[in-house]
Amino acid sequence: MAVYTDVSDEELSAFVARYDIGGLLAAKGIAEGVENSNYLLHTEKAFFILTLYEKRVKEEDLPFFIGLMQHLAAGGLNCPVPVRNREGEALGRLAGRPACIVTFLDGMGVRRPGVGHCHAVGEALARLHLAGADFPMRRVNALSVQGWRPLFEQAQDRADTVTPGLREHTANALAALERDWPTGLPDGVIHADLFPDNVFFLGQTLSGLIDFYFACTDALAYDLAVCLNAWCFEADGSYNLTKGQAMITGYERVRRLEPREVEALPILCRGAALRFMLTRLVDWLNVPPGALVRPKDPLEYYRKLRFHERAASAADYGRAA
Ligand SMILES: Nc1ncnc2c1ncn2[C@@H]1O[C@H](COP(=O)(O)OP(=O)(O)OP(=O)(O)O)[C@@H](O)[C@H]1O
Ligand SMILES: N[C@@H](CCO)C(=O)O
Repeated sequence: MAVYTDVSDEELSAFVARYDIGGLLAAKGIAEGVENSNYLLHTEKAFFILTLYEKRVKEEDLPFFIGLMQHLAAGGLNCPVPVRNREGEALGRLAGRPACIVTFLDGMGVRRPGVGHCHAVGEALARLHLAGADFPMRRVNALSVQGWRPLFEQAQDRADTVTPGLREHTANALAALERDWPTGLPDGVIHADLFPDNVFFLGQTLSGLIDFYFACTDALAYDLAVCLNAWCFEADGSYNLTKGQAMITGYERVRRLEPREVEALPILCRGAALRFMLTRLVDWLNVPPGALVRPKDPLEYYRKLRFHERAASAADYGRAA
């Protein structure tokens, strides 16, 4: 479960007292998530989420993430809003870790996304891209093509213990992506991890987006490729063309893809699959003894990668010509 840093009730109350959000009535650790420690706070005024940033989030990136949530929320996107304390600061320190209180969003991630959910996610992703267009800060995507080889090098020696042939297949896929990765596509703020656990719904209505801690500046269509990977495959590994079509149509209702983005879609999907396969593989091979967090399956993304390797054009993802 994702509460790595334990905070005493006294420390929590003292921290909350620095904000104008009412006194703390109750707090509990949240089991979901793997990156940071999250607490649900119930104060006299409302519910809030307190996040303590753990090792994988670099402290120097926090002003980007916090500024971005503030910017997107001001632009009308339903995302957590960092709350400022009485000194006007949104970023504080608690139990030795950087910490931030954000507003609580109603809704929940869906376990089995349907076609309607995919359409709504496509629309919301494009709205995020438009709302982020005038965000002045930039952050390099450390997990784009230049970041994949270092991950592969950490995993290659033991890759075949996960499944035979994984090392060679991945080496070839990586070399091809490094050679052919598109440059010069329209770029801007991307979420980069808009998986079903990071999109809240109330019924069929999308109620908010969370977890901006991979957000960065990169090709906008790459973000769509991440979402096609994360939302449009079935449990049996098959790609659901109807869901893909719904997602792309939803996106294009808000932001039309340029022809060069449409053309790049298959390679962007391939890259996105490799990115999640590699981070999962490194985690899978390095589970700390006694860990309570179950690593995610890298082979799910290996199978997706192989689907993308057979795709010839955006039509294979449901984009009408
Ligand atoms: N603003 C919010 N409003 C309501 N619930 C939230 C909010 N932020 C986080 N949560 C809850 O906390 C859980 C964990 O949050 P999050 O996904 O950001 O964790 P993480 O460990 O940073 O990320 P990851 O998904 O990468 O493991 C979510 O699944 C959700 O239940
Ligand atoms: N969404 C990532 C986990 C990091 O948030 C994955 O499924 O591999």
